Amino acid sequence: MATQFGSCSFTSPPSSSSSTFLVPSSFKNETTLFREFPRNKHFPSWVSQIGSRNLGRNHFRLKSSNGHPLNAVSSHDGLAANPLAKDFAESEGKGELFPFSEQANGDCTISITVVGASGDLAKKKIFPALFALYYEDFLPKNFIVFGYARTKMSDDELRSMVSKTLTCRIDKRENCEDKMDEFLKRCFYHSGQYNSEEDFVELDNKLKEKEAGKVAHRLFYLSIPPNIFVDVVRCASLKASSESGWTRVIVEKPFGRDSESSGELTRSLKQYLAEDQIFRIDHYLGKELVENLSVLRFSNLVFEPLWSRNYIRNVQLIFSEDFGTEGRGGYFDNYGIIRDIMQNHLLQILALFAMETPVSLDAEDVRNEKVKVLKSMRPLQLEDVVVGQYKGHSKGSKSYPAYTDDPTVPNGSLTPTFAAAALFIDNARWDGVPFLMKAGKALHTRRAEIRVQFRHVPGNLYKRNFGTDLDKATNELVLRVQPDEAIYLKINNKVPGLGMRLDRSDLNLLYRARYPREIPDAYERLLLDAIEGERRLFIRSDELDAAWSLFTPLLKELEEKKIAPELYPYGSRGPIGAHYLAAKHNVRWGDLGGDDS
Ligand SMILES: NC(=O)C1=CN([C@@H]2O[C@H](COP(=O)(O)OP(=O)(O)OC[C@H]3O[C@@H](n4cnc5c(N)ncnc54)[C@H](OP(=O)(O)O)[C@@H]3O)[C@@H](O)[C@H]2O)C=CC1
Ligand SMILES: O=C1O[C@H](COP(=O)(O)O)[C@@H](O)[C@H](O)[C@H]1O
Repeated sequence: MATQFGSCSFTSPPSSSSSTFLVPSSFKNETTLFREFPRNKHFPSWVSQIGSRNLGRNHFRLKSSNGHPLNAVSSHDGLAANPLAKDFAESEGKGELFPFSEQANGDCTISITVVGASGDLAKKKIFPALFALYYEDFLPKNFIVFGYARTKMSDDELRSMVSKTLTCRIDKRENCEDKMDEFLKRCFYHSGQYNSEEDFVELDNKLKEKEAGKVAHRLFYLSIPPNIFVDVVRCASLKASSESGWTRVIVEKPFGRDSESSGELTRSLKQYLAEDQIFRIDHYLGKELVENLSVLRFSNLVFEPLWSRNYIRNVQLIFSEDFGTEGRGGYFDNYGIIRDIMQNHLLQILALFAMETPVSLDAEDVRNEKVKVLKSMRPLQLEDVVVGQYKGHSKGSKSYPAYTDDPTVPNGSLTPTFAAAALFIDNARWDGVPFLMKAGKALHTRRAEIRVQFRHVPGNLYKRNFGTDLDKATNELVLRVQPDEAIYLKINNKVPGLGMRLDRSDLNLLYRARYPREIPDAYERLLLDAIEGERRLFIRSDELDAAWSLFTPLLKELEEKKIAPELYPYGSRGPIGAHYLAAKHNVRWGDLGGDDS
């Protein structure tokens, strides 16, 4: 644990004078504040020396989760957007990142402001994730957490609200209660309007008081409805950005409803922020199995040679929830399942799955490859999509509501709560391979998985033993993202004994058996990365544009033509149309009808 600290050191300004000089009125462009490690170069020797000495909590952590130095800052938009930053990096940085004495002494602080602190996501995910990081000693020595929302609350009331959702989930230790108390003492609250600069001046004053003159980095988490993102960014940028350290903003989805609104949102945010200050979160990228996808692929010789149209018949990305939109119908009706899950979570997984090997694990190298894949994809056609909506259903004495029974959903709403789609990547690696996506609410199970179905074995010596249905004998690799994380490969195997009987077995890496510790929540990883300035798991604006370009024409057509969704009973396996869609592409959904459905 000893080297887990010190984001401060890698993410701080070289000197206060340079930061003042570079950024006059809005959030400070981070790129102005750092010297950057050259990509793919060796670190100065002191870096590894200090790392190997395990210096302790006031010193910095030397490697981020991708094995790179922390805060190897992007030059993607930041430098381009700010010529002063570029000059500085060229003249001063000489490509290296240096620690600064005040940080090495731990004399800096991180202030995390959760905007929308009274809301569902803040309570359910953000505060618990922050506490988990604290509990696991991943936060720097000096940090504070501010809640900000319109609801009137005292610090104690916020603490009481937050305490209800904190758990010592990992490796419960005896001092759990003490740790919670210590964490809660660092939580404060400020009530204000989202569009009031005066209220953000007050927040700034409170932050300064707690920061007590230290070099202060500020992270704002926008856990609010998207229509107020820009107001908050404007007020925070003008009135509450850090004067001595970096300022970053985590933006929750949805990032717009289509290409136009997403572009507009990005343009508005960029009036106040540089691209490298914006951390667009897609929490699926923080999930353990999604993070492991690249490890599996790029660090095992056995997979990469198979990873193409030559051996893979189809890829399936499946998301299902066994509950409806209860409580979120108002939000959901304006978006629907395609925008809520497919355009972001499933498409991000697809891009990671299908990208070429990046030059390095640097955030920009990885995101460059993802963008290339997204740009190689065919925009979705209506005939390659099936939409559904759940209807009410009774089972025994229990009855389940229809989507439109939700009082916040307009009568007769055509918003899909289920969709299946066939996507194609028109490049050399994936030409002709269907990537099937399926996402739905109120289905029979909660599950997220990636299924890779391989081609048939040519001239299979054992084909007589499989019977007529060769599809049943196809190898299938499954990455079960949740629940009960696992990676398993379906193989054909001889049943022991005399004679030659074959069956299907799983080579199974079941996480709970192999790694008997709780897996961190996605928000923990992503919050830590944002604090450390690691952008690899956040969405860059050009990725976002490419993702919207794929879905926008389809969404427009669905809405303009008022396509009625196929109704499916709450708790069922979804509309029949999804099977026809798969069959059209010679695919059988791996999660249905088989041995692990
Ligand atoms: N909840 C979830 O599971 C997930 C949420 N998200 C996204 O995270 C963000 C926050 O989600 P969630 O916490 O559920 O949202 P909430 O609807 O709970 O809103 C958060 C807070 O914002 C304020 N607020 C709500 N509506 C308005 C409004 N119309 N105008 C001004 N302020 C408003 C309220 O605080 P107050 O009244 O005190 O100011 C509320 O407590 C959203 O962008 C959502 O899409 C993403 C993934 C999952
Ligand atoms: O982003 C969203 O994700 C959740 C599902 O997240 P999970 O981590 O619980 O799988 C989904 O319920 C919600 O509709 C969507 O906005």
